[in-house]
Amino acid sequence: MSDLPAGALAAVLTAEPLDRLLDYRVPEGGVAMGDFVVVPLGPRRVAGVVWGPGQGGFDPSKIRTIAAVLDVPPMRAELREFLTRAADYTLTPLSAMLRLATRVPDLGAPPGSRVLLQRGGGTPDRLTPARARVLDVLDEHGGAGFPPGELAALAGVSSSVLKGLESQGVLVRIAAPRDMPYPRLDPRHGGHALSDGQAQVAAELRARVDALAYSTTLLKGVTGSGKTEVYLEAVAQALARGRQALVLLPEIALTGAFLDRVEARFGARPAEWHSGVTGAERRRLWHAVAKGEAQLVVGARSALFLPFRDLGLIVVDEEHDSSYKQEEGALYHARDMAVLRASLSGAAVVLASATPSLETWVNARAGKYGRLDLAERFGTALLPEMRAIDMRADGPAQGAWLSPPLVEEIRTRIAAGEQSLLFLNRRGYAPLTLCRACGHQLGCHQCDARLVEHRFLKRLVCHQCGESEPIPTACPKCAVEGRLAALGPGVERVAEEAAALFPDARIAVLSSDQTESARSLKARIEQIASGGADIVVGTQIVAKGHNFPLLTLVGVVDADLGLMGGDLRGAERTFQLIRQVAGRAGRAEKPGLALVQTYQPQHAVIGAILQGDEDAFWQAEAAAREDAGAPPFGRMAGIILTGPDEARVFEVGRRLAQSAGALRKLGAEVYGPVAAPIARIRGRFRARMLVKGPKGVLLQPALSAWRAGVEVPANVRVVIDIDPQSFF
Ligand SMILES: Nc1ncnc2c1ncn2[C@@H]1O[C@H](COP(=O)(O)OP(=O)(O)OP(=O)(O)O)[C@@H](O)[C@H]1O
Ligand SMILES: [Zn+2]
Repeated sequence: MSDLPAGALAAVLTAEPLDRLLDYRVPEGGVAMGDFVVVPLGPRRVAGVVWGPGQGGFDPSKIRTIAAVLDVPPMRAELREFLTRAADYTLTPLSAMLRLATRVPDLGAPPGSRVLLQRGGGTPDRLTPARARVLDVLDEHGGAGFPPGELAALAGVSSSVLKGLESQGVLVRIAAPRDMPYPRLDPRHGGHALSDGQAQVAAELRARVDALAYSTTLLKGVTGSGKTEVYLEAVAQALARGRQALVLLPEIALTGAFLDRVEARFGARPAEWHSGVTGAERRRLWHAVAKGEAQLVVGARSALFLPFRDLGLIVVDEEHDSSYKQEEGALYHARDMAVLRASLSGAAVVLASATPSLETWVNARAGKYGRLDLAERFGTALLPEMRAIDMRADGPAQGAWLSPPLVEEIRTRIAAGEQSLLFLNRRGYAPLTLCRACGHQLGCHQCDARLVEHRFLKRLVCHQCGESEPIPTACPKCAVEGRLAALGPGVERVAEEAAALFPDARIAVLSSDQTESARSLKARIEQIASGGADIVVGTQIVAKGHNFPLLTLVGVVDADLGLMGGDLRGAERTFQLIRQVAGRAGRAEKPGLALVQTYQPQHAVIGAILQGDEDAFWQAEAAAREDAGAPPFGRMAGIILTGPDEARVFEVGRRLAQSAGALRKLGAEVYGPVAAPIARIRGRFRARMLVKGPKGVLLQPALSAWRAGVEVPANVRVVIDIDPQSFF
């Protein structure tokens, strides 16, 4: 079917950073809306999508012709509408949205077979660093084959390294069919017998999927209540109706265990989409999703931009998780975009969490979202008992971080062969290195940030830019030797203290250091789950939905950490994090205990965490936000100005502040510019502004007119962050 006949003008959207559509002449055979095409652009040929009839207004003789129409399913109207609305909402150029929707290599290449390199039986005669990197890449992707170019790029080696390995049989060449079909998932395959409570909630969810219409439901269930078990029933219903389903997970390290569960439930593994998946796999998935052959996709937030043919259900698991907000490039929140996408494709959304975001809780209270509750843990497991340890009375000696009552409980667990988890949301060994001679604090050269000691790496690391340096023995300022002191605890230091207290215990540190691959992290988590450690020390990564059956004790090392500072979401985040991490304890037969170390046991948030009166906490938090006109009761946009020249950055900010009349007329308030809490990153100065508007007002058009109306020099960047989650 062609909407535009040969010779007509078509407006084509490309992923080039142009911020407008380009007109092209339609070739022989015509084109349809949404067709993927190749068009000439300057000296290059780029891919694009037919977005509408051409706008004209150019010299007709200069208009070039569409070079080719690709043999892939056209982008459906629903996805085009989604990209347009998402771009408008987040104030992101449409071209950047198209880039999110087409992150696949060889989009238009025909199926057929192609050459891949795979691990062969041979061993290399010499293991050079380059060769080792090639083997690492293969290992990390669990035996997947790679096109030679992609393998060379991922390992950072030349093609001659690959040839060398091939000649020794370490790599072998295979001809692999492109785009193998996915195995069928059978909605009637496995499935546990559900408890009465679970069965009731599952039936409700199935009914919502069956309505074949948009709805959003909060699935609120205490940790270990079987939320996953229950929403898989909703997935089964979508599959039974012949519709596709998407499950978003907040963390790649969680996908392995989840895929196993899907396989047990549906008899086959679903399609997997995240940054750890190879280009060839992404291409296979993209095409299968577009043709409707991939029934279920499990993935990271960017899976929302896949070309589903008939999307019937989106599950956002651990919907409160802050990683759903993309903080670079297109600044979108996957939870909100899931709701938008579902509303356009007539799909049901399930937002699953034990500790929902305040936004979702308020939407459920207002009746905008449905709400279903699972109030009990599955089977005989009980929720852990929670107690505070008052560090003013029962704290440890100077220089130690684990209080005597907590240490005693750990001792009991080790004797009983059970696991303990110590939670501290701080990576590395010590957050601050100070010279005792001159008082100098070691900081990053290019950021306004302290260097964090990482003792395993034997380096000082900047958590802003990732730069690191060896730990010096003398102070870089006063040159006095041997007086540098590590102050404060990170997970490595807590692990060191635990090792000194329990020299025979097996201790594991779990922290999201960028140096570790998702695959090796996943392997370590599995090892811990099967009993490979007595004490686990971890950052917030341990709070995310893991299942450690032997774990019966959780110690929160510093519950006060997130309550300092004026972060809008400090209370909410602390509540979610500590309740989640406590929820790792006692998930099997033995009861769990969570001990919360705090210097302010009377603090309202700590009280709410311990009592577990969640609705009371959300009521109070909602009331406080409402009083402050803060989201979700008011609208907010963060403006981040950055540049190498501090004066210019602030000058742009001041000009924006002066020309904010139209925004103010809408009832919005404009604050700043002020230096950002982290005033410099990678050598760029940072200033922030904040726009706060009343709830009913759509700020975006006014915001984009405002930004367009102020001239910005080339070395200053202005980023608008709608509904900001972070304020650094
Ligand atoms: N009906 C059931 N039959 C058998 N096992 C079940 C059932 N429901 C839950 N379980 C088991 O109980 C454990 C917890 O269930 P699940 O992971 O679904 O809970 P959850 O609410 O998603 O947990 P969390 O929020 O802590 O991630 C799992 O090991 C799961 O297999
Ligand atoms: Zn830095």
